[in-house]
Amino acid sequence: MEEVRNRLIVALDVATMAEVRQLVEELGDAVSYYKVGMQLFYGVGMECLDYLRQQGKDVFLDLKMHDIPNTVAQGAASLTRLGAAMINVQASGGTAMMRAAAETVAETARKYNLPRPRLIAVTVLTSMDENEWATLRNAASIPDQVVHLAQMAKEAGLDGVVASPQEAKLIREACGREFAIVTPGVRPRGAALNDQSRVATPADALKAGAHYLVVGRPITAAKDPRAAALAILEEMRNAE
Ligand SMILES: O=c1ccn([C@@H]2O[C@H](COP(=O)(O)O)[C@@H](O)[C@H]2O)c(=O)[nH]1
Repeated sequence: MEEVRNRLIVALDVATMAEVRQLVEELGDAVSYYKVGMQLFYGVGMECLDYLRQQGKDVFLDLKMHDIPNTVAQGAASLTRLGAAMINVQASGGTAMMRAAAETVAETARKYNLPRPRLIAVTVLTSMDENEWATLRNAASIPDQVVHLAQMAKEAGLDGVVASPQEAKLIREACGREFAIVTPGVRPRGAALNDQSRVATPADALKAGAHYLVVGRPITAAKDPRAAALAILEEMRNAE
């Protein structure tokens, strides 16, 4: 299993490069992996990826693609060329879409002699609780749907899924040890939930089988982001 430091992904949900630079400098060598999402990528584009690469950091480019198979596959090909370590699609786009993306990512990496990014699928957003889930009129429960989408993603050739730590154990049982489970919805004991619903502590997420923990505001909005990250890393180490 990878070193704990490489399993904490800090979500850079900020709007400007000035904020990125400040956080990355403050966090220093404590953090080696960052998540770049819609706010930052749509706002500043490649500048954030170039900067993080210069700093020697890995990047999860979290754009959650969702469209017809050809469109997502071509989007995934373009993202593969950007050099992120991990990219993602929405599992609810279906098996054909996920398979097309997986094939195109592998082909593009081969063609341009690039490392193949991990391709993972978002299952059910961690902000969703049972009440909101009911409004979508899905017949399955949240855990059943998450496991079903994870099995579809595995069958389509993806490397893993994004899910709540609350479903990590079920996914691990259904999809095996090699299938990556990336969990947002991580909150140290006593931290504000913000808009998250299906949450767990860093220790509980790891014990349930999460491979990577995605943590944003508990670190980035902390008075001392480095101290907050170090406390989470310590909790992760003790949970192993
Ligand atoms: O189901 C999902 C999928 C993605 N996310 C993303 O993770 C981070 C979590 O940030 P916090 O500040 O720790 O809540 C954020 O960038 C989301 O876009 C998620 O939370 N849930």
